[in-house]
Amino acid sequence: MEERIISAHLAEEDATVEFSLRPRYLSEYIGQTRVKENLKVYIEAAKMRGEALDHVLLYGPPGLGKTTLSHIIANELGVQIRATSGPAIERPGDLAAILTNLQPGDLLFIDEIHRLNRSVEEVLYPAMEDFALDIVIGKGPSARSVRLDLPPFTLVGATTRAGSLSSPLRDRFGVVSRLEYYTEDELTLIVQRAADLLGVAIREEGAVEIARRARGTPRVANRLLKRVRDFVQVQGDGVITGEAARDALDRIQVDKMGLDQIDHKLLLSIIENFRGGPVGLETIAATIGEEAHTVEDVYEPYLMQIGFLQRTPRGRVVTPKCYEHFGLEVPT
Ligand SMILES: Nc1ncnc2c1ncn2[C@@H]1O[C@H](COP(=O)(O)OP(=O)(O)OP(=O)(O)O)[C@@H](O)[C@H]1O
Ligand SMILES: [Mg+2]
Repeated sequence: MEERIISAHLAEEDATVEFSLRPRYLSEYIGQTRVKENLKVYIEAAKMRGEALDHVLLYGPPGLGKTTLSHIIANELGVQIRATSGPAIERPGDLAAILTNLQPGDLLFIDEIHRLNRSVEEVLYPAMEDFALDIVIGKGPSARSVRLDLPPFTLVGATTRAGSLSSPLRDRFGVVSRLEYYTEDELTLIVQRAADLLGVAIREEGAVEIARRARGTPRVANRLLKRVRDFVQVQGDGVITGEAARDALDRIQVDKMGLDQIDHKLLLSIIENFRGGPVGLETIAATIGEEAHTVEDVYEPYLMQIGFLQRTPRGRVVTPKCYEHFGLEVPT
């Protein structure tokens, strides 16, 4: 897939900067108010009782702050975090090794938890429920199962696809939190905070302009901020004003709604070739030269979120709002 500036997925160049921009405590974590307030209560209650926090499942689109939040939970609890991911744990033994190395109260973060394989998942069930590990010793008729006690710990799982989680796994999380796209005001604060940390001067209108085009996603906001910073440092006076932000974002072809050239191609092809739809997913994928599942997971969620595209039983349909965005007449 071509690297898109507005992609919510973590790109290699984001990694170091993201680390430095990552809020460390709940008080610095902007937005997601309900999730944050509930977590605050659960964390405090667990600390008062001197117990491990209940297992937490965080789900929602990429780049909204799941990894960030898991580190914050560990910081707030004052415990160590051990981070891994579904695909990284290949065999039950790998998970057993991680679990037996935990200290009491530790937080185990499993990113992309929907990608754990079955045999590994089965080790996780008794670990989550009873803090126990069932190990089979020997083979054949003499084989027997031995139960090992584990220290109490908190599992934090993150996934972009809660629907792909098996229900026995999902049911073992005491706290299930869905992260939402951020509002423009929240993203404005995120941009201002990031600019501050990066040492870039920014006017409020500059921050608003970036926030507006960031697709509700902090990762995108931070990336746009870095690109705009390049333009103002090389071609401007180093200050991100509203106008400077607008110019830079126009130059990198991210429009007022945060859409790039590929979004344009996708939407305009439905309008021009299919009179606005309905049109099948496979057909759309073919017109922009992408896999159907990529279109579904990467391109469509935001277009639906802003009400430009709808999924109907007969196919995808472009909305009047989308026609208006392109200054086109809505067909009758
Ligand atoms: N609430 C927030 N306040 C401020 N900055 C945030 C917030 N949430 C996320 N960020 C910023 O966005 C970046 C991306 O967040 P994070 O890596 O936690 O996303 P994610 O949901 O784990 O994404 P993925 O699904 O790709 O793993 C962070 O490094 C941080 O700089
Ligand atoms: Mg993450």
